[in-house]
Amino acid sequence: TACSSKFVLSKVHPIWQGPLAVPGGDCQSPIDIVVRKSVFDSKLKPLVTNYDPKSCQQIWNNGYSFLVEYDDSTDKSTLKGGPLQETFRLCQFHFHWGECNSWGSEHTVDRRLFPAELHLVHWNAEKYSQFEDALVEDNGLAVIGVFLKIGKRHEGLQKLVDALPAIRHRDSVVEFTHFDPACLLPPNITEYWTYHGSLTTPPLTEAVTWMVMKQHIEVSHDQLAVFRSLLFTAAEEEVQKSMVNNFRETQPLRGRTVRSSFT
Ligand SMILES: Cc1ccn(O)c(=O)c1
Ligand SMILES: [Zn+2]
Repeated sequence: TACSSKFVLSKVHPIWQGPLAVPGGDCQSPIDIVVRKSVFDSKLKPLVTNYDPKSCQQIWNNGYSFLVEYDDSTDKSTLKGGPLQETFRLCQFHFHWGECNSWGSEHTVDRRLFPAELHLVHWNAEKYSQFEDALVEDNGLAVIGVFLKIGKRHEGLQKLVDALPAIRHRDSVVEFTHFDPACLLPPNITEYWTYHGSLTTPPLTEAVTWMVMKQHIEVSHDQLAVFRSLLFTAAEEEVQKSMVNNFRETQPLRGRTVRSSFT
């Protein structure tokens, strides 16, 4: 089956058309986190999230993943601490996943793949006035990555899973409110790896401080199957394509150091 060999996202997907490589990009994401080469940094503080469920606005299919979007016009849902010097605002979270449970994550840990990976995307509201400006600047974005494993049903995720059939096709959007993204974080967010990297989708800009959680969360097989029922394609398109394998391959480390908040 296709599951036996690693499936590389075919570069025919629309978002990968156009200038792909960032000219001279040597801080690209995702990466393989080689645990024994990460460097403990005792100065890394605990991450402090302060998310307001009332700032949750909508969920939509952008043709590559589904995004849960938050009102980031004020400091309602914020992230600070860890390696960050400023306060960052949550603007959206989304996932990357495979066509089967053998792969799907973007980051890997000692080459280990997970079935899916959650990304909580924040932007530096102290330095920039909007996400689009932060997108192209150093220290503009902070993304928390959380690995998903197949196990028991994730009760907090179910509200999101139930909304997915309504956004099956590209560009569909539905109202989605009162969702606390903190429920998707693992119990322990004091143990993470952090490094300087990029967006994993075009424009692939190297604006991201990544914080990848060591502890994963569990979701059920059936919950992840609903992710796979989404489509990359719009309603009017002839050939429907399942939204699966929406991850980027790991990129060269190029001499970067991955720091850990734990020994
Ligand atoms: C801003 C942005 C865009 C795409 N992805 O995958 C991310 O993780 C973050
Ligand atoms: Zn992502």
